[in-house]
Amino acid sequence: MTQTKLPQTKLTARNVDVFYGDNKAIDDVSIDIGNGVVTAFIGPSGCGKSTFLRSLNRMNDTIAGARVTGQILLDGEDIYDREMDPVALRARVGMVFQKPNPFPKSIYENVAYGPRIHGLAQKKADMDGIVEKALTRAGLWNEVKDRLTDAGTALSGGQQQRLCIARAIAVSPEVILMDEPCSALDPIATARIEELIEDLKSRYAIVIVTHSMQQAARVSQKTAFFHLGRMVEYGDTHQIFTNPREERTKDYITGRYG
Ligand SMILES: Nc1ncnc2c1ncn2[C@@H]1O[C@H](COP(=O)(O)OP(=O)(O)OP(=O)(O)O)[C@@H](O)[C@H]1O
Repeated sequence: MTQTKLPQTKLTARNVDVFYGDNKAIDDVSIDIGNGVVTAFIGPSGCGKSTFLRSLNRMNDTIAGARVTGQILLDGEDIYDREMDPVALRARVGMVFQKPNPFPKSIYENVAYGPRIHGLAQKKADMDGIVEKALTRAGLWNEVKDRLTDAGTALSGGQQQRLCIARAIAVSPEVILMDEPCSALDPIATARIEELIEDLKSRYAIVIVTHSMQQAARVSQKTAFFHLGRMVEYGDTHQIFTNPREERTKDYITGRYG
């Protein structure tokens, strides 16, 4: 019997505030983020998209003075619980940044690094398999299979970003957070990443911060609109772009402010 698979909630945020010192950058955000879908965070510069994204895998822990209150659950588990190891969490909730940031190591080592520190491979052959699979899934294998010992930094910008995606995938994450992953890329490299996001979405929960409303409309199924630290509206991407409920969302998507 075939069953219809409903998108399940992967991440739940409840009443989340994020502060930098005394400055509140995120104000009372609650959202359920689904598995197997792409969720886009959009909104004007400085509205808190990246700050909120970083709270989903505790990257804000690394910023002095940053403080998160409220609750964020990954499959029902509180990620800010004392028992939660942030390093293990960031393998489960991986991140891809605005500027591709490969390690100053070979292509192979960039991908093998995470699996090695997490003890995912016992033998060289196992590691080779993990590296090949991650690079294949990131759409890069054919371009690099004959030059795995070359430096990751020797690749083009778009290839470097796919390498960073392979690096995130290699540790078998459940969620991939992407903070404006195409902003440093040309249109062709951007299109490759967008195709890749489409290919990856069935296996992961993907959250993407983007300045491009066209990109949000192309790649996401759910969209959250942020303004001045608050999440103003959240819904199906099609609805947000064609029939927003809130005046502020409408003003933003029609380009009244940006
Ligand atoms: N490391 C930090 N220390 C102090 N304040 C910060 C820090 N990072 C961000 N902020 C402040 O938090 C607010 C939200 O910034 P954030 O970068 O999350 O917004 P954003 O919507 O992602 O912006 P952009 O689209 O320009 O990247 C801004 O007022 C910003 O100045």
